[in-house]
Amino acid sequence: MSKAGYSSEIRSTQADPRGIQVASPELRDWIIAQAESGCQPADVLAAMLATGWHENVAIRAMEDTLSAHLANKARMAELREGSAVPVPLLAEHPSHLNGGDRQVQVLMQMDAPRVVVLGGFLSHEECDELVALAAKRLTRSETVVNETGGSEVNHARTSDGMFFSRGEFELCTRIERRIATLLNWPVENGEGLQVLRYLPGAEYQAHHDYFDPLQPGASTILARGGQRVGTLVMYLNTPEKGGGTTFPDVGLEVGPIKGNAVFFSYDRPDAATLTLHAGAPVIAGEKWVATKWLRQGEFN
Ligand SMILES: O=C(O)CCC(=O)C(=O)O
Ligand SMILES: [Fe+2]
Repeated sequence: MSKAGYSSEIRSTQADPRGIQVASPELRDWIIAQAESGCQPADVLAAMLATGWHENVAIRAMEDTLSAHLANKARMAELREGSAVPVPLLAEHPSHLNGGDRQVQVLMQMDAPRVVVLGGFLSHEECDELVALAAKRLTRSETVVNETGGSEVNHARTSDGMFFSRGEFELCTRIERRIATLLNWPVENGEGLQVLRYLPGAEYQAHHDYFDPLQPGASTILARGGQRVGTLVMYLNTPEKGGGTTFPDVGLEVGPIKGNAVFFSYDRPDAATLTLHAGAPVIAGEKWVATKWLRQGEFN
């Protein structure tokens, strides 16, 4: 496309009180329009300089405007098309799924949200071993007490947790392979296993597992492996009362039974996936889970 045309909009600079040039919304719209019509960045820059922009301000305005625009476009495309997600092979309604080294029961499935409840995903020995390995490394989540400025444990707000790195122990490798086989998703696209312990009263309030692309830190998080597109929560023990995984959008509660797991996927970072979920408060006993989050791309 031709050189960026002269436009009166791009003169409409707003000066802040210190007299520094500031990009106006009209200028940002103009920069986007030029980029969309195929103009080369150098031509856009030249047109801005010709209307009195300082070079460093013009470059900054272009960079900021175009990166925000591209992020927004990517988000819109993702919302429109949806991403590929991990998929257990359930078309023929099998009673069991192949986890490679273990056959896993299919206890329940639903389409919207996409949820599959799996029986016997882990053996009881594997659950106990994971708990023992994780217990040494739990860190207590603390919250600030506003009155004192100090911090204290707040069971109503969160659990204690830790992360294994991928392949850290043979047990991790075995479980990661099983997940990859059963969900048809590469091991490399998985985060390390996270283990959480909930004491009586502890809960994980309703949340989505995908990252909000509009949050300031999103681009840094997404640069490593892209979005989360699936979650597997494995129950490492059976609390006496409470501690189910709930999906408030659809009134579903999955009972936390040792060795079982709940899988759910979300093809876009949007509440329309109905994957809002929570770890309900533990009423009696403790609750231990291992969570595996699956990313779009390689998580390294
Ligand atoms: O503890 C649960 O049941 C849910 C855990 C969870 O939502 C998570 O780890 O992201
Ligand atoms: Fe979650």
